Amino acid sequence: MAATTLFYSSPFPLLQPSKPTPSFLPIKAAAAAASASPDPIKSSTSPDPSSTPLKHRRPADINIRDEARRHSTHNHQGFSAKYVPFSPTCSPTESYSLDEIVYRSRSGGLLDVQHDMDALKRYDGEYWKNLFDSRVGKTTWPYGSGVWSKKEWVLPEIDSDDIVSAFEGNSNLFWAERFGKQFLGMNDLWVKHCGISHTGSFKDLGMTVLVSQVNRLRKMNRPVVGVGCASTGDTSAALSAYCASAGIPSIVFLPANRISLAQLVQPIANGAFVLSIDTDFDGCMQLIREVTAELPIYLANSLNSLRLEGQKTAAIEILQQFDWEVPDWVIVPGGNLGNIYAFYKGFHMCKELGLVDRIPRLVCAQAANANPLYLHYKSGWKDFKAVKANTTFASAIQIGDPVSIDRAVFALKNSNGIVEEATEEELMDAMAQADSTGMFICPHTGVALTALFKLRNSGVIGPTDRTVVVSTAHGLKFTQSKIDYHSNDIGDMACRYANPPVQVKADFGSVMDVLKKYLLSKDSKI
Ligand SMILES: Cc1ncc(COP(=O)(O)O)c(C=O)c1O
Ligand SMILES: N[C@@H](CCOP(=O)(O)O)C(=O)O
Repeated sequence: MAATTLFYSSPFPLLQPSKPTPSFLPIKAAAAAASASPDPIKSSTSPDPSSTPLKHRRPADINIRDEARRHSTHNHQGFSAKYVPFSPTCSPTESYSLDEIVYRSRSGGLLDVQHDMDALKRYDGEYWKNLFDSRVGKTTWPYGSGVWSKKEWVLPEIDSDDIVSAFEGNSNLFWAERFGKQFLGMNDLWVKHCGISHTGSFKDLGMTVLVSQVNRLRKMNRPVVGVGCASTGDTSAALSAYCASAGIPSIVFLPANRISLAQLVQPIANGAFVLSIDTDFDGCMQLIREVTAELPIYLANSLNSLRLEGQKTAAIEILQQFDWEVPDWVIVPGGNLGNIYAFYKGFHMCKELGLVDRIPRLVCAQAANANPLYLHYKSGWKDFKAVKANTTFASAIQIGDPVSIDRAVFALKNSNGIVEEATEEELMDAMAQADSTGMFICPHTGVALTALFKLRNSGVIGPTDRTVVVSTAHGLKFTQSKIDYHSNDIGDMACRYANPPVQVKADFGSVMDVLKKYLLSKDSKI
């Protein structure tokens, strides 16, 4: 036991007592201290094999949360964040602690989480890159999560002990080699698979933050009996999973018969209180807003700006995965419109804090059947009107009155952004084409790929432009749409890329006949 303790190396190099925490020192003294002592990040990433003691497993009676607790100094290194009104123009004077239960500003507008940027700027871009890079792929609590590996930029003041995490994030940035070359003449096309995640969508990134904060509030005896959301499927799945993991009641409002079975079963299985309501998503959203104003139920939709703090880490992760090189374009499917702003915020923070020198151009892609942002963009941003969203295979973005419209417009205007739309046939064809090259994407990603097709065809996106398409959910949540398409069972749709199974009699001759025909169509040498 003594030997284990002796050689047991801490996963928290930045909290080693031998090096004073720089935030306790004036900036110059901190810089001097940093240069006088060995760089904790460098020494942890490039160890000298002759001088590094052998690592031993942590003692068996200690888990990763205990370990974090043992090393916790309850010190936020001077970093902090608060709610301020989301106001693109003026510098806000109104603000709220993140420990308050508040979703709207005094004037009824959106809120934003504002970080103390001066405190974060005490460290340069290299420091942050090294810190974030040093945490990737580990099981250290909570930094093994792609969200909490950026904790200082997300919720700096939360105790690691209060965090509810499934080690979300760190999702695959997939090089779409064949799809790019075959269908678009592109060689630098990437798909950020945010849907390959704990509950199968990007919502996990935001929900770990929101539920962690709720966990903290409940420990502080704040009046939060449960957490609730309106959902087209993915938010409710993430909410119920994270709440179940922390033992917090969750309540979800779902539009009846408008979400996939795979999505519906998630909150049911995770023990949420599920209300199936005879209205659309916008109707559910209205109801949950009214209910959370009356009952001690904490609102988990992206109207709550905490969610976006987690979601923005996907943008930081993209830069990190490109070794801090900036792509030219990032295309995001949009519905309630929180995510497009989250991406903007992540990229913008990286620029402001000196990790990169520019941000990519953003494209928001909507289904033509639920396109209020697209119409607003086409009007020259003049006149926003909510629409009645029609049925779409991209059911998770069937939203006509997006709560984050102001955030989305801000993000697009400030990134020289573009809005595109996809018809049902376009999005289903794009999904089938992507699947035919080895992906298995959701219809919302089909919407984003349609936007890419359109912008490539018009020459706006060039063949060598480094482009990232954000895939927001796992294709396995939307298998019915694929079954309908490949069965050629969608009225008025040609289903040009359908690949239905061939019915064949159970005898050798029949099987040989169809196989020969198939092989001949593939290879003229047979
Ligand atoms: C799979 C999927 N893609 C895209 C979106 C759109 O994200 P946002 O509402 O943040 O625009 C959602 C939810 O709205 C979703 O569930
Ligand atoms: N697609 C969403 C719709 C609600 O979006 P949110 O980000 O505001 O929670 C869902 O899956 O419910």
